Amino acid sequence: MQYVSTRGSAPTLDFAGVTLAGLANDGGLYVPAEWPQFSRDEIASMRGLPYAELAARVMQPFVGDCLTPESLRGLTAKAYGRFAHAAVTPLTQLDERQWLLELFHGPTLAFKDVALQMLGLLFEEFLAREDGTLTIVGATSGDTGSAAIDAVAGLDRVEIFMLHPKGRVSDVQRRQMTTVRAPNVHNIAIDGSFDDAQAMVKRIFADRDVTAKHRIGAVNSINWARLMAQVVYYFAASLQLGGPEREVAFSVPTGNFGDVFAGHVAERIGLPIKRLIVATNTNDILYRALSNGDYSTGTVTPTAAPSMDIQVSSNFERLLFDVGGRDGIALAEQMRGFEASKAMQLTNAQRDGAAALFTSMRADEDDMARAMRWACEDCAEIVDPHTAIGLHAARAVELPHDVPVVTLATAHPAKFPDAVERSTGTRPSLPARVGDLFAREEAYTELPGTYEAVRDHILGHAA
Ligand SMILES: Cc1ncc(COP(=O)(O)O)c(C=O)c1O
Ligand SMILES: N[C@@H](CCOP(=O)(O)O)C(=O)O
Repeated sequence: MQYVSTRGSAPTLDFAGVTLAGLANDGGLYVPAEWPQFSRDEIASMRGLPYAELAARVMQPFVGDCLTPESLRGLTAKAYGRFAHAAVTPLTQLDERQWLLELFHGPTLAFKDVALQMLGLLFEEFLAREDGTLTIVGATSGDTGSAAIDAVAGLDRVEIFMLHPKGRVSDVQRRQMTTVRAPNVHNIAIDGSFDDAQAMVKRIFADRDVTAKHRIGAVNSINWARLMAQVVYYFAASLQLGGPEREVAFSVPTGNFGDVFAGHVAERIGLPIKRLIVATNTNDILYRALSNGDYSTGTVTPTAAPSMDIQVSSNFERLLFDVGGRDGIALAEQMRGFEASKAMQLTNAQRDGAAALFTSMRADEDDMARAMRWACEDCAEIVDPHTAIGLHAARAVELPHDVPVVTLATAHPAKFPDAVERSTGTRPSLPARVGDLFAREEAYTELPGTYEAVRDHILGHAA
C-alpha cells in the first residue's frame, strides 16, 4: 500500500513512512493511493470477531507489508487489551432506531484512545527498526492531548509537546494531561484557540530550524494511522446491526473531521453506509460548507462542547481531495487561497461528491441541552455534550424509517460534569480507572499565542 499527499508534490510513502511522517512535506495530508476493497462476503465473515481481531483484519490492507499479519494482531491485542469493556466499543440501544456507539472505554475516556493506543505501539515498532527517535508536536482542544500523552508517556524514543488553548478545556481534560509526570511529556497552554495551536503545529513541520535538529511527528488526525484505526468501529457497529446486508447511518459529532472521514473510508472500502451525518456545534464551518459550499472561517466561539470548538477542520482537505477528482496540484492552489483569505467556495465536483454520502446538521446550546435531557429522561442514559450534539442531529435528520442511526458517543460524560449537571441535574462521576486525578499535582508551561514563543520553547526543551 502506497500513500500520496493531498497536495500532489510530496514523496509517495509506505505505511511506516506515513506513520512517522505525520504531515506530508508539501503541507498536505497522506491518503492511500487507492482504496482497498472488501467484498460483501469478506465483510460478512468478520461478524462476531473479537474487536482486536476485527481491527487487524480491517487494518491489514492499509498496513501492507510493513507488518506481518501476526505482528499486527499482536499490536491490536495489546492496544485494545487496555479497554475497560470487553467489546471495546459497545453499542447501546436508545429507542427503536437510535443507537449509541460508546467509544469512551479507553484509558482517557474519549474516542481518541481507540486510535492513539494503537499509534503509540506503531511508533515504538517502526522507530525501533531504524533505531530512531521522534519529537511529537500536537494540538488539542482537550481529548487528543490526554490520549496521546497516555499512549507515549515513558517511551524512550518519543518526546511529546502538547499545546492546548488556555482556559478552553474542561478541568478533567486539562488534569488528564498536566498531571502525567514523565520526562518525555511537555504540556503547553497557549493564549489562543485550538485553531491557533493547530496552525502552529503545521508550521513547525515546515520550519527548517526545527526539522534540521529534530524529526517531527504527529499524533493529531493529520496522521493517517489515526484515521485507519478509527475505521474499525464503523465495521464493528454495522456488523452488529445487520451489515453488510443492511445499511446503517452514523451521526458523528465533528470538529477536525477525522472521525467522520474514517466513516467515509469505511464506505469507500466496501461497508454499506446509508448516510454520514456531520453534527456541528455553533462553530459551524462544516455545516455551511456541506450545506451551501461556503467554507469560510469565523471567530471560534467557546461552547459546552469545547473539543469541537474548531473552525479549520484539517481532514476536510482529505475529503475535498477524494471526492473532488484527486487532483493534488489543483487542491494545493485551492488550499493556498484558503490559507491566505480564510475562505473558499467548494467546487461543484467537491459539493456533489460530498453530498452523495454526507449530510450536516448544526446544534446550538439549547439543542444540545435538550438532547442530553432526552437521553437522560427517556432513555436513562447520561451523555456528554459532544455526544448530545450528535444525538440532536441523529434525531432531526430525515432518513427511511428502517435505517438504524448510530451516534458516536465520543466522550465519557464525566469529562464534562458541569455541562452535564446543568442540563440533566445529574453530576456524573469519574470511573475508578482515572485514579486520583484531582489530588495529583499539575505541571505545564503558559506561553503567549505566538509561533515564535512556541518554537523557541520546543527548541529549548527538546532532548
Ligand atoms: C469528545 C469529542 N467529540 C468530537 C470531536 C470531534 O472529532 P473530530 O475532530 O474527529 O471531528 C472531538 C475532537 O476531536 C472530541 O474530543
Ligand atoms: N477535538 C480534538 C482536536 C484535535 O483533533 P485531532 O483528532 O486532529 O487530534 C481534541 O480533543 O484535541
